[in-house]
Amino acid sequence: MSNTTQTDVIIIGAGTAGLAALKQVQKKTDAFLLINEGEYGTTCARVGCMPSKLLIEAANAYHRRHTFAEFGIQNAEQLSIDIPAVLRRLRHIRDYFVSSTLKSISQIEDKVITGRATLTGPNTVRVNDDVYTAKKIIIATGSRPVLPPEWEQIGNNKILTTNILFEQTDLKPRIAVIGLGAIGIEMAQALSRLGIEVTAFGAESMLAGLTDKKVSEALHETLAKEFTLYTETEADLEETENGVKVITQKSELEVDQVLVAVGRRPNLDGMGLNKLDVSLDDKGMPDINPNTTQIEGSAVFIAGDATADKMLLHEVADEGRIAGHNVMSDHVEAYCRRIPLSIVFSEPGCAVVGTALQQLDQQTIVIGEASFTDQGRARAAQRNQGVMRVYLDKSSGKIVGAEMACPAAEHMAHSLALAISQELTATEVLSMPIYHPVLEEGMRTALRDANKKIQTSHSFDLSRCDAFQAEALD
Ligand SMILES: Cc1cc2nc3c(=O)[nH]c(=O)nc-3n(C[C@H](O)[C@H](O)[C@H](O)COP(=O)(O)OP(=O)(O)OC[C@H]3O[C@@H](n4cnc5c(N)ncnc54)[C@H](O)[C@@H]3O)c2cc1C
Ligand SMILES: NC(=O)c1ccc[n+]([C@@H]2O[C@H](COP(=O)([O-])OP(=O)(O)OC[C@H]3O[C@@H](n4cnc5c(N)ncnc54)[C@H](O)[C@@H]3O)[C@@H](O)[C@H]2O)c1
Repeated sequence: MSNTTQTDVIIIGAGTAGLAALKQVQKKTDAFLLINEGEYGTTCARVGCMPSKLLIEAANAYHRRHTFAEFGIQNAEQLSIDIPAVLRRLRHIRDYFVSSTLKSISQIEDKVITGRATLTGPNTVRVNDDVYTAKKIIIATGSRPVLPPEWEQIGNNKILTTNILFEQTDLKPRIAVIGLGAIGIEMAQALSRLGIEVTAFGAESMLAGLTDKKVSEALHETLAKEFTLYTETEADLEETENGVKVITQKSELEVDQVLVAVGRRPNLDGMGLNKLDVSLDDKGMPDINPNTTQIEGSAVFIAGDATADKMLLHEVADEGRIAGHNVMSDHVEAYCRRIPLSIVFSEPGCAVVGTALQQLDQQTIVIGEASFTDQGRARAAQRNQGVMRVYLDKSSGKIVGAEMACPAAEHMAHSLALAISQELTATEVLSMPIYHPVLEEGMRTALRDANKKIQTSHSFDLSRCDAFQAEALD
């Protein structure tokens, strides 16, 4: 016989979104339950942001040896890499990160239920044989890597996703990466920099979620110097005796292992959304208000990757906070979301900030561009590659967006996000100090270039200084 327990709030999913919601709920009530299936510790810390960055840092450190001879540092060719040791360090630090996320769970053990939750009605949830009712429910069940069923049949550890990549004790010498979105680009470059022979395939023309062709092409050009990559090339897989055959329209290639990075799917299948009295689209998704996180017309809120929108840590955390706040409020409040910002941790780094080029009406903007191939500070560090493009609203001069594949993209994208959120014009940003020699001088070049295309007055102020046209000074 099943037990029925009543509470105020049920949170399904103990990832970043669920934990962010929990913090808000705990401020107001003790009458809550947190239900989680599978491992605790969050996707971010366990198999996502953190372990991927640990792999990238090790790979970049080893790759740096290619610059040594030019700096005058000798015997770089004698360096070697111990991949099992790289993976051991990764897991050691990863486990530390995971432990920090487990603290919030350990403090509320009596309110945590382990098991798969399914909605059985607008206010009821079933876990195993037990039924729980709540005034409000937050679904924060995250997402999982897409893995076509035919590929799932390929055994012997030949098919990897990021769910198991970081658990490997060693890696094989030839790896194909399928998918050139954020995960594909970050991992293909990292694996290649660890000395693995990487061949990467992407179905689309653009890389890393960029929408500006010129920026994507600049990234492609630099990555192609490190590993083989094919865009607009859909790949299929077939198991062979010793490995996996990657089949495209034009070629076949045998590799030892394949990392599949063809997207992530929200964990909503079997969730029972059809038990809510709301309409679902052809993908089974309800209408979720991004400013409230509420499924319109219900007592259910969805936060995090489960929304299938903006699968990025800071957005996921915001959605959790909004959901947590709203389930505890008398009135559901709509929150203004942050300026869009996404960063891919390749070298050169990529970022899309504000409105992506693809979403802008080209008639209403001007584009400023700066190449980093001859930027002074970048050159000093042997990091002189890539491009930044900034988009200004033609009539107001305000910065509306930027895309870049260039050194220090992760930092400059944050400066531009600040400028966009403050609705600054390029002129206003150019009136602020930029030190010398810094990589931001490249950003200044892009802003000056854009501004030149809209300024009509010739009166002088310091925001209008010209470039010296000399590498050492710009
Ligand atoms: C390799 C990789 C690298 C990434 N790098 C970055 C990065 O650098 N920067 C960035 O911003 N973002 C990055 N992300 C994205 C970021 O990690 C995710 O957006 C975020 O972790 C999602 O958090 P979440 O709370 O929505 O889901 P999760 O943390 O996955 O939590 C969902 C929880 O719900 C549980 N669950 C699922 N179904 C049920 C059910 N029916 N009942 C009960 N429990 C259930 C799951 O088991 C899980 O514990 C990366 C992701 C990956 C995979
Ligand atoms: N640095 C970061 O912020 C970061 C890092 C990793 C992941 N993430 C998050 O995780 C999400 C998922 O990342 P992702 O890279 O897996 O997904 P994605 O959807 O961004 O990219 C997957 C790519 O695979 C391609 N593809 C699909 N099938 C293919 C096939 N058969 N052959 C070749 N290409 C194929 C798709 O066209 C697509 O471009 C991202 O959108 C992002 O939100 C963020």
